[in-house]
Amino acid sequence: MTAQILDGKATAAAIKSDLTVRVAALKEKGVTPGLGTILVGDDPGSHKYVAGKHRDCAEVGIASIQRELPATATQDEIEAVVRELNEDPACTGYIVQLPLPRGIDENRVLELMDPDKDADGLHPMNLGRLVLNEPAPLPCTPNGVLTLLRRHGVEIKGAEVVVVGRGVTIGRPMPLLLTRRSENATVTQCHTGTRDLSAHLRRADIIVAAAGSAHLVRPEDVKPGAAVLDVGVSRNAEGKIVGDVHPGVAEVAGWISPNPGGVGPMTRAQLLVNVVEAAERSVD
Ligand SMILES: Nc1nc(=O)c2c([nH]1)NC[C@@H]1CN(c3ccc(C(=O)N[C@@H](CCC(=O)O)C(=O)O)cc3)C=[N+]21
Repeated sequence: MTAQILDGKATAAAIKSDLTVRVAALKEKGVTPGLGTILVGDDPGSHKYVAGKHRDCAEVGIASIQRELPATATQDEIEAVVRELNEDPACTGYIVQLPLPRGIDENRVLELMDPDKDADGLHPMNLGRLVLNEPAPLPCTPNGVLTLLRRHGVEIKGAEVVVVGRGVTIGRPMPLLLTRRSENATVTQCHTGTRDLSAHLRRADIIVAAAGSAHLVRPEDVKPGAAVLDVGVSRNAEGKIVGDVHPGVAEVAGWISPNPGGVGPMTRAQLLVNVVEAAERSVD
């Protein structure tokens, strides 16, 4: 059996064309959604990701508010820009590109953000709302995983899901989305403290590998026909992106998301969805 591809690029493109229509409808009502980004320092990867996000915005008609600060920026200078975007009516939602330079108190910066402008869906208030089943912008990568599964008809209701990893951006919020009544999945959260990871993986209908550990999930760990989402990234000796899932898994799984080309583009698409939904809430 060769797995069906959970194609993040094509799915993200479909989401962006739907957003283009919604943005045009908002502009008819005099509202132009705007994505703000606060980028501190000169890390080439961060500059590349932020540039990609603003290219995505241009594609669908979302305005860009780009704020860049030098690596020498102080805590106060960064927090001043956060306050400015909180107040800026042209900014519908924004992100502070992580990581921030060493010595900056990241949590203090993030907690200063207006939760209603939190395009990442990772503000403590919004993660709290998720726990309380209250409406809130959803964390982009976990929501991207869900959207990818739904768009390809993978059964989530009642599914045995194993999430590998417990990071703030993916591993920890992923079970919160999957166990909502609208999804009704049963989730096991595995991590570096898990005793027999393979035993958990082998009984999973869906595996979300978000540990950042190269080829952690091997063919022998996967139940034939399972859906496997390769989310975690690490770099090999040559600096090339390597996923958490061994390529041989594609011979056993029923569905697999490529990495790159799977959940990554979905993360970027869900960011745009959060910005457009925030703008739509402002006109309702
Ligand atoms: N506040 C904040 N929010 C973020 O969402 C955030 C962040 N900071 N800091 C950095 C990470 C990284 N990140 C990626 C998103 C998409 C791809 C992506 O689309 N990757 C492509 C490959 C891109 C390539 O080839 O390098 C893919 O998976 O197909 C990668 C990385 C979001 N981040």
